[in-house]
Amino acid sequence: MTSTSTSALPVSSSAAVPRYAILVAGGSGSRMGADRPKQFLNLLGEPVLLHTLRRFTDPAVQLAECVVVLPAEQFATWEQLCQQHHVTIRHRVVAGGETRWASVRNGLAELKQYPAGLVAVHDGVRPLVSAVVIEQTFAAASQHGAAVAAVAPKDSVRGLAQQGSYALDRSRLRLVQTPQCFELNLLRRAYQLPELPTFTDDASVVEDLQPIYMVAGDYRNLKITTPEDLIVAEALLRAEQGAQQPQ
Ligand SMILES: Nc1ccn([C@@H]2O[C@H](COP(=O)(O)OP(=O)(O)OP(=O)(O)O)[C@@H](O)[C@H]2O)c(=O)n1
Ligand SMILES: C[C@](O)(CO)[C@H](O)COP(=O)(O)O
Repeated sequence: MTSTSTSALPVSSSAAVPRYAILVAGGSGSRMGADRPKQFLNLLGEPVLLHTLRRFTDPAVQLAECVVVLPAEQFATWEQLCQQHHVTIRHRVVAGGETRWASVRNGLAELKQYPAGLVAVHDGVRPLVSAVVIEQTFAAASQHGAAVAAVAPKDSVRGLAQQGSYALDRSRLRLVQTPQCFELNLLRRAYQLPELPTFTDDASVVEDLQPIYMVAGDYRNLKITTPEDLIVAEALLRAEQGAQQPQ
């Protein structure tokens, strides 16, 4: 199913290359253990996914098209939430697949009418992504073909061995976030290859075709995965809203 609501996305003529986004929200949220998928949980009065949609469809991002991937059985839930929250942001809704990889592939198919451009893949459950991170990741993809947001680990990191464990050099490691931005046709080629069990994100799907450039992510750009993430996200959002109030 494809659904679109009324108002047009604000595409600026200054965007030299058209930009698209695929917001993947096709998961079930098993680690959250809630009564519904975590993308629909309430975060300061609005569903997590609505926060994410608002960030990506902000006029500053200059998106030409936004695709939201959902579990097929949740279309009605999302439609009802959009009505309840008076959402008029134009977006397409498509059914996800068994895995994140399959959901992204379905999202990409929804962009088939576009010959070229840049596409961001973003987790629907990263509602705190900033305009700066989105912009810098798109800009780096425009220059390098493939770019992902990432942050340095703050903790010490150990690898697991058959017996015990061993220290890893964390200065050589990065924690990868989304957005992950790509030239549209590069991402298409990568998603024509067979799915591997090692794919955890889009960079791992693309990296055999193109080196992945890393952009400074943001520790606030957390992925809502387990219940404490929601508490942290709420605190971060309150701080953001407080900072926007006039003194
Ligand atoms: N078949 C799937 C699986 C995941 N995702 C999306 O990919 C993002 C990252 O996945 P994750 O945090 O693992 O979400 P879930 O799969 O929902 O959670 P869990 O692994 O705890 O079940 C989420 O926005 C999720 O909705 C998706 O679109 N389709
Ligand atoms: C795509 C991702 O958010 C990058 O950190 C992550 O790989 C998703 O992993 P998950 O196992 O689906 O939560």
